[in-house]
Amino acid sequence: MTAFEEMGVLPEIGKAVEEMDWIQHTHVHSIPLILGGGDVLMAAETGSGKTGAFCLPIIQIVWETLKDLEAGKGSKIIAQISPHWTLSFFDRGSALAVTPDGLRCQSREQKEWHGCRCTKGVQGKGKYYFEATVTDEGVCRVGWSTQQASLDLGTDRFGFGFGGTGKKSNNKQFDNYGEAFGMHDVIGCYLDLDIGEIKFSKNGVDLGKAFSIPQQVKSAALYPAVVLKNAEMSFNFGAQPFKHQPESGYIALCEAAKDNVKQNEIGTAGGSSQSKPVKNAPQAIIIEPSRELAEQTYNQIVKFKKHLENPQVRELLVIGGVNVKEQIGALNAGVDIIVGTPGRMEDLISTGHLSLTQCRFFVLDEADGLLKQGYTELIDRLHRQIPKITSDGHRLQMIVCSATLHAFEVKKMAERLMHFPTWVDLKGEDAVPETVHHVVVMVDPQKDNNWQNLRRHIQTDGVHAKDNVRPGNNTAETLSEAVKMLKGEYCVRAINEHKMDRAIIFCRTKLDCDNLEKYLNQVGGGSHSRNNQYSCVCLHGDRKPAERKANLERFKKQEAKFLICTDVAARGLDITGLPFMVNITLPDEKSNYVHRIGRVGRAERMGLAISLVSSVPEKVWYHGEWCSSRGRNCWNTRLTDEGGCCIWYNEPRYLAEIEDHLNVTIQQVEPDLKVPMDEFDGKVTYGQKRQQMGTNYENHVAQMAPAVQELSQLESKTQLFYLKRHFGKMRN
Ligand SMILES: Nc1ncnc2c1ncn2[C@@H]1O[C@H](COP(=O)(O)OP(=O)(O)OP(=O)(O)O)[C@@H](O)[C@H]1O
Repeated sequence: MTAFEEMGVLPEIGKAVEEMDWIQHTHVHSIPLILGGGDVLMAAETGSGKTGAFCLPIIQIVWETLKDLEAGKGSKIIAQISPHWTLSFFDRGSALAVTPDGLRCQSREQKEWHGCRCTKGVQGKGKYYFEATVTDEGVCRVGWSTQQASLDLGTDRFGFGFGGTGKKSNNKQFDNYGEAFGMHDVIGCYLDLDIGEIKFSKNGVDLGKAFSIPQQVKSAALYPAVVLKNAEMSFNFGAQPFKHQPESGYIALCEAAKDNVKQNEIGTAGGSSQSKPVKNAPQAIIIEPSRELAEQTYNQIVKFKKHLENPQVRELLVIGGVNVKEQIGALNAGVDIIVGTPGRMEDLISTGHLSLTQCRFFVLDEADGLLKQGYTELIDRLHRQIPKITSDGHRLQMIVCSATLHAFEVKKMAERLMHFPTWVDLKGEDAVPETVHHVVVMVDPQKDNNWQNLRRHIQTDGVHAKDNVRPGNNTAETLSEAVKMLKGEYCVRAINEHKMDRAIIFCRTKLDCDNLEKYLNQVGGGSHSRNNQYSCVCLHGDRKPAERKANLERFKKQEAKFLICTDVAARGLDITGLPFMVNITLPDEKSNYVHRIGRVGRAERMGLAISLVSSVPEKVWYHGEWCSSRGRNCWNTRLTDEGGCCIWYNEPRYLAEIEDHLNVTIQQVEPDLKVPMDEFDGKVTYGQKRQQMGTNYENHVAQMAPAVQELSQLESKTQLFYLKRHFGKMRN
């Protein structure tokens, strides 16, 4: 049995994971929690394997559900409750969900009505009563119908409904009746089979006769029935004390004599289920903050489900920049798990191509990032549209994860949307993995005069093009320009010093990325040079999706040594064994520091992260929504509070904030960029697993051996002592 199987993972999935050479990670602790049906907030360091921790149990549950459906089985719960009067799990509309106890139903479909009938009905004679309570805003209609009736109660001859707008309906005829009802109102539903009459009460007040039941309908059994539009109702068929006692002569439905009770045929042998799987309604929705990350998670799912067959789990990637027609085609063919970015996902939902009615997992990967990107409302909106109880009676599960989950907005969202979530959090605060060695170097143009006589330097961002910057005048603008030039030099120096042949380099803006790309290619002898020591590719929002994808691939295949990117690639990107990363500028969003440096030191391999920090203020571009071109050909170098598109960037302040947030002092190194290795015993090879780990472990065993031996001796002494006392007493 694999370690993963011990956590409840199916052998087929365990095998796939084993083939990926996965050893058990700390983070798999979330797996049993998710398999157990809970909501989980998963906070763990970068590179610790969060993707697997949520994908594995989801794939498993989705597959098991498909298998049950294929075998014609509904929820396992059904068998337990079928002897009772409950709402049917089978005789119901596809968007209507029923709780496991069968006493509450909900539909989050906003445009269509979805209905449901009870597992049993009454026929012949007798007077019967049940209660229905409105438990959420929305529109509902409740009453009685025969098995022949449409689930849209009251729209044919066989159904008799009383609606929240104060109308009764039968055979599509809607007439005023009683009064309107809504949230918390209790509707009493009366059926008198002796005289063939249906009536209702509201909060115990009799509303008078509603219908006479035609003879041909009366000969069939009548079942309690309900139809909802984005609403929820709970039911009491008499197993609990009624809120309002029925008038005399009427009995609770559950007390009906056996001879008068008829089992609902739908869902029992010989019956047919109306709750067929809906093709474009997946069971799991996983939202990712970037296309690259969505694709990465999608690829992991493909690997994990490799050995799962009969039925096949169908996954779909839903991201922008890709032909939407293909995605719609795939949706229509049937999907089970969707991974995507928020924008395209919502487009497909709002146009009806993607349905949320069968969704049982709602996953927000890099949740704090999604919220910071402004998707709070979109997330709330999607959550509102997903039924909180699945069609087979399970509660919707929400899984939220990130390496930086300790953010105020995440906690607020969890309170708002999640159901008693469990925090899986080993550190209790945002932290950097031990495998990431991170240092800063101060770039000080007042101490380091090199910028004054550079023959060749990086093209700067042009912020100071109109300023009088020149060596010697020492203005803030000159020093700022000097920092930009020096950072190009320091970047090349870092590469040379550490003989980097693979690294991610983060810049603040797309323009900075483009400039660095040009510069590295120039230093390396040109982008087409075969001996280019600094071959590089760019990944940022202005590059076309196909180019982004191709560039990432080239970097992964080591056809390019350096990946230069903006924060679009800060989160989640998993590049096996990446040894180095460089921050040309610190991120202003402190959580992104953790994510950026977390591109190295993943899956227990060591990594080095170097951040260049300007000691003086640096004037930089800041194009907000006020900038009509959002930066393209914008040369408005006035400050933002003067209506311009520049700010003074204060890196030492950002550094202090990051240190404060992480509760650490980040080691500073000299401008020669040499990183002292003694702390790591000189045995570190960045990109490789730590050599000393094994040795440490062996030492640890050797150190512990005497203590363990002593413990074992004490244990056997205690047992002997106990046995002597126990049997000694017995003999006496
Ligand atoms: N149990 C395991 N054994 C070995 N490797 C693993 C295990 N779990 C995950 N990995 C590997 O670790 C790497 C990091 O995993 P993953 O991308 O899920 O990290 P993460 O926690 O989501 O990080 P981030 O916060 O940066 O997104 C991946 O390459 C993955 O294949």
